[in-house]
Amino acid sequence: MKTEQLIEEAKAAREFAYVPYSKFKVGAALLTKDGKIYRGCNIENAAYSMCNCAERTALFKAYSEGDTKYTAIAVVADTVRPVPPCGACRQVISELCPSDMKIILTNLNGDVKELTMDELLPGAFSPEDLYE
Ligand SMILES: O=c1ccn([C@H]2C[C@H](O)[C@@H](CO)O2)c(=O)[nH]1
Ligand SMILES: [Zn+2]
Repeated sequence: MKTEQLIEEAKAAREFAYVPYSKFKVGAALLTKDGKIYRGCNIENAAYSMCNCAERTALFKAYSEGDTKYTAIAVVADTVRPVPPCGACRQVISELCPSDMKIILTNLNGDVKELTMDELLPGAFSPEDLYE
């Protein structure tokens, strides 16, 4: 699976965003080890704190279907720089994805920034921190 293909999937997902409040559409596409793609968009709510980001939508869709091994995620929004995932998504991605997983951030201008999970949230709070 090419980076460009995964980005196209994320752009397609973005079209389904439900964003009556922010008007800020985001799309994500998560690639599993088996080559399957789970798309996600952001879904907002009149109770603003209930808004769910595109990245977490894609991840929760995949995980809840029993697909738990991933190799890449692409995220796209209409931003000046490649869209930076929020802190909540960084934390969730760091728990459910391998630390060397490829994170592809992009925007509608075609700017692309590739990094690993480890670079996206260095020193993340992790399950190992819960126990002595
Ligand atoms: O990486 C990001 C950043 C923001 N959002 C969403 C949350 C909210 O619906 C809107 C504005 O923050 O964009 C995402 O889905 N992903
Ligand atoms: Zn987020």
